[in-house]
Amino acid sequence: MMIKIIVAGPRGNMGKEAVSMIEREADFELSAVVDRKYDGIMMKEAEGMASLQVPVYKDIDKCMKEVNPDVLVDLTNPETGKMHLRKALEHGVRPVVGTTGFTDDDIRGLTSLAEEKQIGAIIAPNFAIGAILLMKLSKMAAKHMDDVEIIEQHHDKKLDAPSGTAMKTAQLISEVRDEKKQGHPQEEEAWAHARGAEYEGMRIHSVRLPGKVAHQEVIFGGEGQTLTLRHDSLNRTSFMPGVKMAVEKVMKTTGLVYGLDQYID
Ligand SMILES: NC(=O)c1ccc[n+]([C@@H]2O[C@H](COP(=O)([O-])OP(=O)(O)OC[C@H]3O[C@@H](n4cnc5c(N)ncnc54)[C@H](O)[C@@H]3O)[C@@H](O)[C@H]2O)c1
Ligand SMILES: O=C(O)C1=N[C@H](C(=O)O)CCC1
Repeated sequence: MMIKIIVAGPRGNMGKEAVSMIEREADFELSAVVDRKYDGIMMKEAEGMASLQVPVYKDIDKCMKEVNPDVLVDLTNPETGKMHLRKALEHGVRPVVGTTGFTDDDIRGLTSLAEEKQIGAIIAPNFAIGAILLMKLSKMAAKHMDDVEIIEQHHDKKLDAPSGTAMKTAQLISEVRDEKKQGHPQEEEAWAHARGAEYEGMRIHSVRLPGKVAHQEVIFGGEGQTLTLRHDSLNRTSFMPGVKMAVEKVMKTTGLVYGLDQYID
């Protein structure tokens, strides 16, 4: 069956890659794109978009009404991604959201909405298979080594911190680790935030530098030993097999799935 897809954010780093991937897949059809600037023209007439005879919409409601897609792939920014996800569920369109910056409360609210609408939805903080493995391996390691710090590194255009991947990693670890304050019980920060963000006692450090793409280290410490797990995305094509998998999975899912870890053994 042909899956009709719309992409929000087609001029972005990720959106461009997603458009190319969808064009290459025989079972995927790019039905339209949603962009905040160009409206009512074809992609090939818009600057910074692929040369395709595919309509551009500014208004996502109008787009979903007129095009009636199966799936929305959202690769925008935190505020827009949350709004698009809600709107997709309202229209009966299955969202695959790679956009990051979702809080625990956001996820809870959207889980209820997807349940109420009885429709599939996926929020994937990281589409790269290696990063998904890193998250799963971190959960496994945390069963045996419960002192852990996460260092995530991204390009300096990133809006959200900590990264969605770091948040999901900490949440997966917390499923097998009791809350525990780490470091010296009397430690003090002479400079604010020196010890990073805190989630159930784990510490999370966010680096933002030009030249970076997406990188994460999870460091475990034990008596006389450390274990470091690391993943690097060196370009945005690294995310595309995961986007493809998410589109296929969301078609067979009911309710919201947060993270692609549950699809990988
Ligand atoms: N899940 C993953 O594996 C993964 C990988 C990379 C990036 N991301 C996330 O994906 C998102 C996009 O990343 P990027 O590097 O492509 O960013 P980007 O800034 O290059 O692209 C974002 C695009 O969204 C567009 N946009 C903003 N508001 C819009 C609106 N209302 N309607 C339509 N388009 C709108 C912008 O014009 C821009 O072209 C970020 O949240 C990032 O954290 C996730
Ligand atoms: O480029 C980004 O922004 C990325 N964000 C994701 C995150 O927040 O975890 C992961 C991949 C790249």
